[in-house]
Amino acid sequence: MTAPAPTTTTRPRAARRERVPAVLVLEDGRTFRGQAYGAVGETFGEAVFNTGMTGYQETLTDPSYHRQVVVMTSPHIGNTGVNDDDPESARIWVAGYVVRDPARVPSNWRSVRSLDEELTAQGIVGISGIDTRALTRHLRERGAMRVGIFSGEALADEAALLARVQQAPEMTGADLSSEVATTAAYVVPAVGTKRFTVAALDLGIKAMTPQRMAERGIEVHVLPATATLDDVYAVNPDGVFLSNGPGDPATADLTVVRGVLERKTPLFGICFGNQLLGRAVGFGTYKLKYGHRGINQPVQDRATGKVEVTAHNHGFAVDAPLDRVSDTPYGRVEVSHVCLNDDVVEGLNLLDTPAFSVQYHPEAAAGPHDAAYLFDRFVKLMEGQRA
Ligand SMILES: NC(=O)CC[C@H](N)C(=O)O
Repeated sequence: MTAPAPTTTTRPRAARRERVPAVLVLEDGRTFRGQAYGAVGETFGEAVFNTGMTGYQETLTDPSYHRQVVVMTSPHIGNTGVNDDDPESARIWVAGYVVRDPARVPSNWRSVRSLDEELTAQGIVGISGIDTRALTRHLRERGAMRVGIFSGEALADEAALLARVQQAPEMTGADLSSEVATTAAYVVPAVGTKRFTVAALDLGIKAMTPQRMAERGIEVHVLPATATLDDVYAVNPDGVFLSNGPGDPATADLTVVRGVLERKTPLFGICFGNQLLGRAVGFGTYKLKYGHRGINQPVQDRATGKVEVTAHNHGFAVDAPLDRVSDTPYGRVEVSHVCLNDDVVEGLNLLDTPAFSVQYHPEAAAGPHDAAYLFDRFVKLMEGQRA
């Protein structure tokens, strides 16, 4: 993994509970004044909101949030402190954190420190005490946009701060997977008897994903984002997995995905992986106005008609027709899942090639477990291929 994003700089904080003024400046000029939460300093990123009432540790450590400043719509965050079991990666990836009313005293049997301490220790600049409902409504109406959080001194000149926010990098066109992915391959062993080998491309993978596969007898070889088709086939895989990850899917190289489809090796993708599969077969991707981030998003499986409540974190989506099966260079492709809030494509199924993907998070970290069957579907696809 690489060093923290260069878009953040921090200063030491004198006393832990000292009230340090902070200001959040959106790129369209709207500002919110509050207090520093976590590290004191300044940070820039894309302002997005997450509606989960629980699972803040999983959110903070999800590499897909790299370069994003996350606004929590739930007003009380930090109540259960921080433990060493729930992180989805080795560090916090959000570029900044926005909370209405953080817990002053955490209480949970697993808690080893407070969230404020953890954010400070990891150099994550945050702000608290602002009207997160007004901020969320603003983002919902105007769309996700660049933002800066500044704390400490020299906050009076808002015009100067705004100019700096407007110079920060945009999310559209950002190629970020290699900034968060492992640089060395590693293996997550199967739990119990090993049944399959999977090559998983780490584009920003969450720890729970290989775990969910390992629980099903899969030995997972996690490979760097830069892995070639030869690297993938060097592990002699029964299946290939494309992970979640940060950034704009339009920047990704599709050579490996297309090579796997051509060889008809079973393929499963999650989130960024869904977007790559979509682009590999010829669909476009586009930026959503404000994205889906939370753990209670209703998705319909169009094959069964069943509705699942699911975990989401995506700002881009695949542009594929809902009303018909598409003919592509890899055969017929259908939209398998759709979000019931806004009809956004939430899954793809290839009818002539053993490949499928979903835009949401069946690993459910954090989140409801309704979509766990998708890992079983991947196992079935690999079983079918052997038969
Ligand atoms: N969690 C993910 O994989 C996110 C994918 C992509 N970066 C998006 O925002 O849509």
